[in-house]
Amino acid sequence: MSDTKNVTLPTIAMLGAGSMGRAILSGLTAPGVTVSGGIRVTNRSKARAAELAGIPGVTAYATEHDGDANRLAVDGAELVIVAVKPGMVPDLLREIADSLTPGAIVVSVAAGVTITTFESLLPPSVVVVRSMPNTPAVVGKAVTGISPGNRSEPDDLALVRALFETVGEVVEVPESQLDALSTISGSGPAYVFLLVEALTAAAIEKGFTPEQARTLVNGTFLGASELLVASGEDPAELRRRVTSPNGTTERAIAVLSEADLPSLFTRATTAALTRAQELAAQ
Ligand SMILES: NC(=O)C1=CN([C@@H]2O[C@H](COP(=O)(O)OP(=O)(O)OC[C@H]3O[C@@H](n4cnc5c(N)ncnc54)[C@H](O)[C@@H]3O)[C@@H](O)[C@H]2O)C=CC1
Ligand SMILES: O=C(O)[C@@H]1CCC=N1
Repeated sequence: MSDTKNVTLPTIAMLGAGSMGRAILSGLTAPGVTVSGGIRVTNRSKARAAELAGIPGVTAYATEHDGDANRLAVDGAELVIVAVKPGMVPDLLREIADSLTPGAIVVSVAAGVTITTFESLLPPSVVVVRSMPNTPAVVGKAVTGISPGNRSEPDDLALVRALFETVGEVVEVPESQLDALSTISGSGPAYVFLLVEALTAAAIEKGFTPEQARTLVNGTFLGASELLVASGEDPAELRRRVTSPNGTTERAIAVLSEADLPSLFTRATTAALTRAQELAAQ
């Protein structure tokens, strides 16, 4: 959890403050986390920059207001987090390349964009690390994959691990596995929310008010997740304990099994992987 950490990080520049950038920012501004040289954040709009500038320890710049915003933010920063859309990454890297501090670590969160692309557009004096976080970072429950670049040393990777541990758990994988990891944990919260939406709709169809449906469904997802993690048991065994022989759950599971969920998730994650490969080729 973010609020149990006592960690000190060097000066950080966060380029892009959308869903993911702000989720990471919530960990960096949590109690127990000290960012010694402060956090510089850039995004496109002035309105959001004004909002971000209200967070203690954050200096915010809007690119629509100041064409030098990204260059100013990275100047002197030791950790530079690239959190813009994948298609914007090459132009952004060309823009900041000459302003980066030698020895800085550039941390990508962009889906699909390879370490080779980063390293080819940046000076050899900077280090690249690729990552794939997820939005539960907002509540300190992210799972983040990190992969070393060709020039990163163990200390660099340890610093990036500490950065992402401010928002949850970290798993190190070779870059060859990072797109696959993204199809599971990067996109995964969306799969869970889709299931929540569907079960909520079913609850409302059964006559519950939207508020009752939210309590029933959100509570069930939270309770089941906590039971899964706290017990350490196999989910199939936990499912079996809900499914009384010849009972009600058995009928529901029989219907859900008609959809062949394992094959559906294999197809879904393969589609996400194909998209990551398309983004890498752009
Ligand atoms: N949303 C998610 O769950 C996850 C997203 N990612 C990655 O994070 C990155 C950002 O995604 P989201 O936050 O979802 O997108 P988003 O569209 O919410 O945010 C993009 C941000 O970039 C800013 N921006 C655009 N051009 C800029 C520029 N030239 N300089 C500085 N800032 C600029 C925008 O103002 C906005 O704040 C993507 O590369 C995505 O692949 C990775 C893991 C999970
Ligand atoms: O959908 C996307 O492309 C990003 C990467 C993983 C989650 N969101």
